[in-house]
Amino acid sequence: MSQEIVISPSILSADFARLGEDVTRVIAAGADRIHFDVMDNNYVPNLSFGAPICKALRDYGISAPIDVHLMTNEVERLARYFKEAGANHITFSYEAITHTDRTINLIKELGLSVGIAINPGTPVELLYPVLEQLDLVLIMTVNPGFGGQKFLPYTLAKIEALRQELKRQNLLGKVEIQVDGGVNADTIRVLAHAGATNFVAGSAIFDAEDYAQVITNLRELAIEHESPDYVDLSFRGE
Ligand SMILES: O=C(CO)[C@@H](O)[C@H](O)COP(=O)(O)O
Repeated sequence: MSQEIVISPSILSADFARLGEDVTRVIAAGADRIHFDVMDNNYVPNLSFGAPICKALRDYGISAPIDVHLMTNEVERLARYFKEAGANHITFSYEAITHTDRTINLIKELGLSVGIAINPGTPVELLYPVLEQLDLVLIMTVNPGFGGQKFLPYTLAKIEALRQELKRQNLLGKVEIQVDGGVNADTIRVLAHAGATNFVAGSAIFDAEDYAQVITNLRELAIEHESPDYVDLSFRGE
């Protein structure tokens, strides 16, 4: 295994009444990053939370990397608020913005790493011109807006195509492939085999009694089924 596997619990499924405790527990259980699903009831038909929750978790003492997916319009303003609140990374939804290149640069100028998410029905080829500028591509494996949905298998072809294109552009291992939606012990095998290395999971982790057992199992399955393309990245000469 040469590509790091990243498990990113989505706090959308956490216990909001005890968020600090719940996030502390999930980090102690082995989570690599904390994933924020930010929904504005405009771009997606649901409302979740904003930057004050990020600041509250930092004030509570959470130091793990915070990875924010803005399922929102007004990306530029919200990216600034999340930077001030202590976030490390912003992913914006391709379909929510007009000027892809400008938005990427704005987030980078804030000193944050940057990703773009695409919905299940959006062709991944649209991202090929800007892959080199990105730290991460998020392939949504459900329609955004709600936790607990069923994984859409047709998204696998997009993950595979992206992995191959990253390899072609000599970016494999530099741009992470993240997946979100219906990730669990049944689906992670095919997702890893297709090329995903960063797994967002909400209900599979937070609905379980034993977070450590779920996270360890997900990580082991992802390593076991990792795409052979990652096994030796020495072709890059690094
Ligand atoms: O982001 C979304 C939907 O927009 C969710 O997919 C959650 O991030 C993960 O939920 P589970 O499917 O893992 O419960």
